Amino acid sequence: TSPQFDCNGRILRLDRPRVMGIVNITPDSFSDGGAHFDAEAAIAHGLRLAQEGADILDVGGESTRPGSQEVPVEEELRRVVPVIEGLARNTALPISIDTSKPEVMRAAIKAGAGMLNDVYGLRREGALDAAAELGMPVVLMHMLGEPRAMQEAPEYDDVVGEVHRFLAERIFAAEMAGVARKNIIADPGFGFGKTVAHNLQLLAQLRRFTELGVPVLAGLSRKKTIGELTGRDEPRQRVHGSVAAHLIAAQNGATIVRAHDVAATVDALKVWAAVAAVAPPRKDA
Ligand SMILES: Nc1nc2[nH]c(SCC(=O)O)nc2c(=O)[nH]1
Repeated sequence: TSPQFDCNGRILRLDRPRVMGIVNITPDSFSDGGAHFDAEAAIAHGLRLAQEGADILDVGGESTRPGSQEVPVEEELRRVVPVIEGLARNTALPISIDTSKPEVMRAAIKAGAGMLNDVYGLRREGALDAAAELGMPVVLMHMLGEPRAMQEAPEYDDVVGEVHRFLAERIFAAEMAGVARKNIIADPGFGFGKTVAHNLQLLAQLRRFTELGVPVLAGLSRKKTIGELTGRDEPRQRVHGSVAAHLIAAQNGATIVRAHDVAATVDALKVWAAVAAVAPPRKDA
């Protein structure tokens, strides 16, 4: 029996690798260039990803790209709540909220989201308690430092070992705060304070993170590492490289991949799952 998550009444089954479609509501997306963000466009985009076969939609109102600045909580709420409400009304898919702020977590769940996706691993003030009180599935991700400076000169003695230990500590902290272990997902945080070499090591050894005893999420979609490996400067040109990386992630034990290009990723994982269904049992299983 494979794990499944009850996301505020909407079930996410992890019987095979699942695709988390990305709905970013940030200045570089869905805005008419003005200050206000077009919620309708973001909702339409989410519904298109649902059509493409997404298993869950990840709504984010604060860019956590390298060098990005914090967004005030009122602004983040203004961006994400209407989009979550609109998506919850128009699709039966589970919805996750990509935020580190406890106030945004609470408002998002109230609006119909059913999973917390915190790139900061519940380290913000009040986040652990909010996650425990909300009782929803939560993704704990590794990040080295802060988005503003994390890519300056990331250094590790043993990136896999150090990320593994961080995730083990955050899982422990979450459980101590009252988060049920069955509600926890771990994520090494590709690109969050890592060089290309670090990201390659984390992907090559991704199965190490399944030893944490919780499902593993991998997010490499259109990231700089893919761009550097393929020579594609434009994120929209990184679809093939992203699909390849997410296939490898599935092969190495990831059961959720976070992607912009849902249709391509869904097709690749269908091929992967068909082969996995007939593969001999893993020797380390
Ligand atoms: N769980 C999880 N959440 C994320 N949110 C972003 S935003 C940066 C981008 O998409 O380039 N990345 C990730 C990731 O890798 N894992």
